[in-house]
Amino acid sequence: MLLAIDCGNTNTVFSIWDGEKFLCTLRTVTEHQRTADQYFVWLSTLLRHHKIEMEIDEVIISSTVPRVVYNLRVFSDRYFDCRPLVVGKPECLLPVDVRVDEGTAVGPDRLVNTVAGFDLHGGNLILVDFGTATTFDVVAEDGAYIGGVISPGVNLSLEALHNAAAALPHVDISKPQAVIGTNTVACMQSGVFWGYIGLVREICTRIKAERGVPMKVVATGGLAPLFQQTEMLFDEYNDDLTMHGLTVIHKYNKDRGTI
Ligand SMILES: Nc1ncnc2c1ncn2[C@@H]1O[C@H](COP(=O)(O)OP(=O)(O)O)[C@@H](O)[C@H]1O
Ligand SMILES: CC(C)(COP(=O)(O)O)[C@@H](O)C(=O)NCCC(=O)O
Ligand SMILES: [K+]
Repeated sequence: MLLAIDCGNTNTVFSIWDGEKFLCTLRTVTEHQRTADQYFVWLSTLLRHHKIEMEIDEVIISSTVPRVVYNLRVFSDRYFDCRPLVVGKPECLLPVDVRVDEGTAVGPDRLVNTVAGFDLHGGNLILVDFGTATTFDVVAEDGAYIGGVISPGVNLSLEALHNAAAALPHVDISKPQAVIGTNTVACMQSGVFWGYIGLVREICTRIKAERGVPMKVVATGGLAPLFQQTEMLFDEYNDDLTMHGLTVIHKYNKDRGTI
C-alpha cells in the first residue's frame, strides 16, 4: 500500500491508498524537529485505532517545508524499507510540463495540484488552494503549470493583524452577519472575509482575461466551503485534490520504471 504525505507549512497530511481508495487520512502539525521514530509512533497508534493493517511498502512525499523531508525519508527507509518518491526532486517525473521562469522552484504542492486538476478536469484551470498561503495555480490547455498567484492565507491575515496591533485579539475566521462590524472582532472578520471574497473574484477574473479562454475554477483546502456558501466563486470543490495528485504522480513514475 502507498503512504502519501502532503506536508504544508501548517499541517502535514498522511493518507493510505490501497490502489483504489484512501483507507484513511490523518493530520498532524508540521514540525521539522519531529523524528522518524515520532512519526512512526503517531502513525502506528492511529492506524491501530482505525483497525488498518500497516502494510505500507511505498511512500510519496510533497513538502513545502524542505527541512522536514530528511526525517520523513528516514521514517520511510527505517519502517517501510523503501526509498520515498519526493515531488520536486529530479528523479520524480511529472506527467505535465512546468513553464515558468528559469530557476524558479515551484512549490511541490502546486505541481501536485496541477497534476490532480488536469487528471480530473482536463486543462484550462485555476486551482485555488486555501493553506497557510492561498495559492492560485494556472493550468494550461495541455495540463502545463504556467504560473499563478500567492496571497497571504486567511488565518495568516488574521494572525498578522493580531501580532502587529496591540489592541486586536486573536480571531477565528467566520462569515460576519454584515459588512459593517459593530465590535472589534466583527470588524476584523469582515475585513478578512469580504476582502477575501473580493480577492478571489478579482484574481480569477483577471487570470481568465489574461488567458482569453474559458477556465474552470477548482478550490481545495478546509476553508474553501466557507467562501463558496456565500458567493459562487468556484465551479468545483475537492478536498482531496493534493492527495489525488500524489497517487497520479506515483503511478506515473511506477509505470515508467523510475521507482
Ligand atoms: N476546515 C477548516 N476550518 C477552519 N480552519 C481550517 C480548516 N482547515 C484548515 N484550516 C486552517 O487553515 C489554515 C491552513 O491549513 P492547511 O490547509 O493545513 O495549510 P497548509 O497546507 O499550508 O499546511 C490553518 O490555519 C488551519 O488551521
Ligand atoms: C506558496 C506556498 C508557500 C504555499 O504553501 P502552503 O500554503 O501549502 O503551506 C508553497 O507552495 C511554496 O513555498 N512555494 C514556493 C514558491 C512558488 O511556488 O513559486
Ligand atoms: K496553499
